[in-house]
Amino acid sequence: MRKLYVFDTTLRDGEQSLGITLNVKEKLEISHQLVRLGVDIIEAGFPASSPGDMESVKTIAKEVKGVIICGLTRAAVQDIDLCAEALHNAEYPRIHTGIGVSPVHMEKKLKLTPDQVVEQAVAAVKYAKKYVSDVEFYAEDAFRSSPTFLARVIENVISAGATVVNIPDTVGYANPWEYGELINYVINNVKNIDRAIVSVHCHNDLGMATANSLAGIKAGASQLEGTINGIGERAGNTSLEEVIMSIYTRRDGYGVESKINTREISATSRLVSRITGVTVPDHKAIVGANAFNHASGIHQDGVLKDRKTYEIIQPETIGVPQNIISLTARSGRHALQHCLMELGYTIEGAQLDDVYQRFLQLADQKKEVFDQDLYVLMGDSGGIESSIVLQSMSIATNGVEMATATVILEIAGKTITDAACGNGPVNALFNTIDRITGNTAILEDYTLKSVTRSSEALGEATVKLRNNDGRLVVGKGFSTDIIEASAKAYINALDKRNLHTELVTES
Ligand SMILES: CC(=O)SCCNC(=O)CCNC(=O)[C@H](O)C(C)(C)COP(=O)(O)OP(=O)(O)OC[C@H]1O[C@@H](n2cnc3c(N)ncnc32)[C@H](O)[C@@H]1OP(=O)(O)O
Ligand SMILES: CC(C)C(=O)C(=O)O
Repeated sequence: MRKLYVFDTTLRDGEQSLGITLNVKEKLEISHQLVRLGVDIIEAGFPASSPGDMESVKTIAKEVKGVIICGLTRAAVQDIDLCAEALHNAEYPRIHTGIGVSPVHMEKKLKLTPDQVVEQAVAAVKYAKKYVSDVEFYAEDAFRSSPTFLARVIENVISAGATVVNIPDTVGYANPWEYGELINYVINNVKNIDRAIVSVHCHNDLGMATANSLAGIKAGASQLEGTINGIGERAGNTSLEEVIMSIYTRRDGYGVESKINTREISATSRLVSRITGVTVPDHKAIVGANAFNHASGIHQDGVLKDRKTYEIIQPETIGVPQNIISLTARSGRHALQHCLMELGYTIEGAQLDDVYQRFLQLADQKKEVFDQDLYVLMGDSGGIESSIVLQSMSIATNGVEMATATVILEIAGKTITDAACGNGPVNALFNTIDRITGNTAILEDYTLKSVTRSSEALGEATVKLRNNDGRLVVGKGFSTDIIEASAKAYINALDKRNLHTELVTES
């Protein structure tokens, strides 16, 4: 197996993302985690860019050991001098210097001829070599350069002492097969290429950074550059975790191995997200919140029978404790039974069918049904048979002062409709129910709370009614609609009151 060196540029190219500026302490914290992750090279910053970045690179060079610490420069002596100064205390220092090699970069940006670019590239590498033995050269915008000119530049910088040659797709323009061909071309057409490590550095403008990096590695590149969570300028850089896990999952396909400890991937991703403030999208490959979450019945049933049906990576491999079965309106009985079993309920057959039907009613109103919802669902099913059924209700409000409720109840098989006003929706609702049921008990207390998380949480309403004989009955109702929960709680209290009356009458 060929060794694949992993070059992390979260702190340099990742930090070029709009909205991210990391201070010394933050960069240091990420660096220590990158060491735990097992990267080979940390590109700590661009020392010439600001005093703050100079300080960061200096501190990382001094405090982070056992890994190559790299700083970026232009092909310019002033940048290289500052970078060398910043890396002074590094155990393994690397200067990463380079220059644009595509026609548009040379003509429009640098205003240099191709010959001048070669000359400046060689001069920069030689100058950096005075400070450190490990010099990486980047041929900026290599993909849009002509392969023959690129080969000429690379050949010259290797002769000047470059130990690593970086072939970036700076603007994310390549297709995977083309990028693979370019790496193959460099490897087969540059004299003395075996004196240097060939590196891939891709951007995600067309969403192909991972594919392009993999194509470059397959074609023979031995260094992978990228960032955690794929952060970076514009659409970002190659997500290191995606390439690492592609190689891990399809080991036979690439013929390389890295020293990355995949179990640190999740922790690293979370740390970078927390510190940079850049949220990882839920559907992001490998590190997204949904990456190991099964949400539909057929998948859940498959995974419960054998994880391999729908899982190509075990979550433990990247440091996520376990996969997740999320209950939704698309879940089936197997998933519901499994989640209830995890909570200690063993149900099957008709009882499972019954709970499942009620579960679906709830799930249709919510994006996700949580454990707390299940407790409520199970608690509800053990309750008393209701003699009063809420068939429908509607509330009309007029400002904050006035509301009218129209309620349809079924009592002992008879449907009764009525309406009443109140000083708010709940008051109007309770007044209407009183009119229909002839209730005379006094409402002593009414509370409402959320019993599950998320914005569409289940509301729990509690109603306390004081009977004429002084007895107190407590009713509870649950619903994602708090007015409905209130009606259910009121009816539940009336039901209990009636039941008690019957018991008393019987005795
Ligand atoms: C593809 C990449 O990610 S490259 C890295 C991008 N990172 C950064 O830009 C880091 C942050 N940058 C900075 O702090 C500043 O831009 C600095 C300190 C580097 C330079 O600032 P300034 O001196 O004010 O120059 P400015 O950024 O406006 O322009 C860049 C200059 O460098 C030149 N230049 C650009 N790249 C290179 C290079 N690789 N080698 C030599 N010269 C270069 C440009 O042609 C331009 O030169 P000019 O002034 O003669 O026209
Ligand atoms: C500076 C180089 C390596 C770069 O970031 C790019 O070309 O994208």
